[in-house]
Amino acid sequence: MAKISILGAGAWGTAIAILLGNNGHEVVLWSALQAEVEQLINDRELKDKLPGIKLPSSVSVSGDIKASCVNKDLIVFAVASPFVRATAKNVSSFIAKNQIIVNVGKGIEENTLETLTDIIKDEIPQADVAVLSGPSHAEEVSRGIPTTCVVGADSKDTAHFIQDVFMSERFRVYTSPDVIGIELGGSIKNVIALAAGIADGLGFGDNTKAALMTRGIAEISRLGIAMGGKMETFAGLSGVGDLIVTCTSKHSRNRNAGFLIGQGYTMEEAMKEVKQIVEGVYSAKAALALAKKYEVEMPIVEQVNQVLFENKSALEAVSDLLLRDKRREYSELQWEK
Ligand SMILES: NC(=O)C1=CN([C@@H]2O[C@H](COP(=O)(O)OP(=O)(O)OC[C@H]3O[C@@H](n4cnc5c(N)ncnc54)[C@H](O)[C@@H]3O)[C@@H](O)[C@H]2O)C=CC1
Ligand SMILES: O=C(CO)COP(=O)(O)O
Repeated sequence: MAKISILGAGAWGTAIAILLGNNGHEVVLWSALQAEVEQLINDRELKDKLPGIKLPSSVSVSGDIKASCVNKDLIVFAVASPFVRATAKNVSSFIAKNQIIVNVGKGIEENTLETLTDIIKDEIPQADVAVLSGPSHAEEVSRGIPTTCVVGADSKDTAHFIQDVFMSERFRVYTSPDVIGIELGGSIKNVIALAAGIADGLGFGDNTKAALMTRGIAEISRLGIAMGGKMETFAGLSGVGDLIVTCTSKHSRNRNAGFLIGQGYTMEEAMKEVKQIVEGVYSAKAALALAKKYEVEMPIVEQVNQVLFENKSALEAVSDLLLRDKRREYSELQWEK
């Protein structure tokens, strides 16, 4: 049994609290949002996001950041990406040397182009920071639907510790040393999922979705490898696995926001309608900036940026993608003659 604190009580933090509480751990679920704390204390349920699913008795809820962070075996960062740096700054002085922290959020900071583990390492340099990611919608994990994820850590011992804490008969965890690959796969698939949703909203079909997913993972792996990630990671759970679930699931916030944009909503209207964090909107500019920095082509990411931030029509973006300069499927594959 481990003592665990979860920072962030949105859909994902709450689903993880339920998973870890049911695994027999002593869990504190913390939120910066008073309304979230009150709802979870009063109802033992996140009524709007995970209706009908109660917190197990092993989970307590708190708004006290210091008490939530001291004397813990593991701290889980489950806040949405725009709040990770501020939250890490807030907790830094309460974090012990070598404290294990695992980030479960997905995003890239726009002004620094840092991943969420990098941000936490910046702000809490004394901690041992890892990432857990993969195809894992909160709505399903909270109901015990079989799910698989991968934990990336700098040390094997840390990866194995987190694996043991999360593993259950309904939640299988793999380990990997490829932290950067896992972070990038989890973050940039959200931008591709916006594109997949836009295609659905425009009334396109399965061919279009398959094209976006396949060429999307080509873009993600091109950038990821240039940044030091490994091809195997992009073919794995936090690459193609998470891309599949996010581009196809009715639960996906990114796909659903994209769908509304394809139907004619503006980005702001779509985000308002979805009500929960649409991480792809926050990662889109960063992904494009990284593509420029590492000199790799990311045409889908580029078109998503133009639709989101430059008022380009979604239909025009589709034409521009299809009519780009003609290419080989993989530039590495050449004819012998
Ligand atoms: N919902 C899901 O199925 C999954 C979500 N994720 C990732 O987990 C992260 C959180 O997502 P969700 O829980 O779905 O989002 P959400 O929209 O349900 O909740 C976001 C949470 O961020 C925290 N927050 C909001 N404002 C804050 C502030 N000013 N200061 C500190 N914390 C604040 C709150 O606890 C809030 O509930 C995102 O990066 C998302 O991509 C990853 C896997 C699955
Ligand atoms: O990352 C996720 C599932 O693995 C959640 O994706 P959405 O934020 O699009 O719902």
